[in-house]
Amino acid sequence: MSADQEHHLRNPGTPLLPAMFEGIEVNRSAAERRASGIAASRSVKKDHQAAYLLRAIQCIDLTTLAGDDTPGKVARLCAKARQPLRPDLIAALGIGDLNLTTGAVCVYPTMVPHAVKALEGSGIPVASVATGFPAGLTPLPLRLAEITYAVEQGAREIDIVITREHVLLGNWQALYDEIAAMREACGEAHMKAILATGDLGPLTNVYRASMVAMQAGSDFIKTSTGKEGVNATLPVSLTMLRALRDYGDQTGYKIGFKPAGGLKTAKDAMNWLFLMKEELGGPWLKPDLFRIGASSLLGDIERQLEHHVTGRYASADRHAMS
Ligand SMILES: O=C[C@H](O)COP(=O)(O)O
Repeated sequence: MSADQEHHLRNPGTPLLPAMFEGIEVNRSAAERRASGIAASRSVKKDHQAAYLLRAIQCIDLTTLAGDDTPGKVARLCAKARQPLRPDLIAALGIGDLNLTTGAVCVYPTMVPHAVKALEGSGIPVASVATGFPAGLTPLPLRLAEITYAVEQGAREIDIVITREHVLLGNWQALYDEIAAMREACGEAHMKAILATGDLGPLTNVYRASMVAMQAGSDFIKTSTGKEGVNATLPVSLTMLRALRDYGDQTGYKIGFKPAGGLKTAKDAMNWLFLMKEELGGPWLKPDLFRIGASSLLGDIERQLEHHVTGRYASADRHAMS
């Protein structure tokens, strides 16, 4: 995490403690009600809205995870991470001193050196997916070697994927052991555990997998790869945040949260910021504990900030296409 971010004691994990999750059942309709209440309840004054959107930018893991990624495409993404808004908008918003950047850039392992080079001197960390992303169905030693490779190339954050089978079969020990091994392979790099919640079935499984991931030493828990049929939703996020809160109450450690997949609009960003604020409070509105994984969210945020500044939307042909 970058030097100007607050430092929390890193979660060392615990032994596997099934008593912390085995008795928990999550009621889907209650979670859906609570989540839609959060989405509906927000009424933010205009200036506050701009401040929230700037905060959202600071929490974005600006992502490209596509088969046609190239060093050039990654370099363009990194330029956007360094300067997420047009200079005239920065000036009009009066935030020249803010040094506004995204939270990180997130790429595939072989793109890490290109991202590291393009971000040199910016303080923006490079995150790498690893461990057989997105399905994770690669032998464990190869998955661990992939982490080692990404860290050696300069990734400071590693987004791992779990073996969904372990959750679906309730094999918590196997899940714990694989995540603990991944955390060890990460070393100093912070680890985000992608649960791929769209593959996990009932929300009770989401809660239990979240708890095991934290017990195994994850720094962040993350909803989705962006490649499942269903990615980040508010009820799933709420379930993960309740697990995160319970883990914090019982261990004293603050775990980060990263919704990812399908988040494309400024309204999405606002909904998730509100969810964080209502469930966990101020500390979870900052990039050391909150990231939004997104490949195409920044464009709409920029568009809404332009509207805030000028009172109108620029025509589509003035907006960047990526
Ligand atoms: O981790 C980030 C996700 O892969 C991004 O998904 P997205 O392309 O739907 O924004």
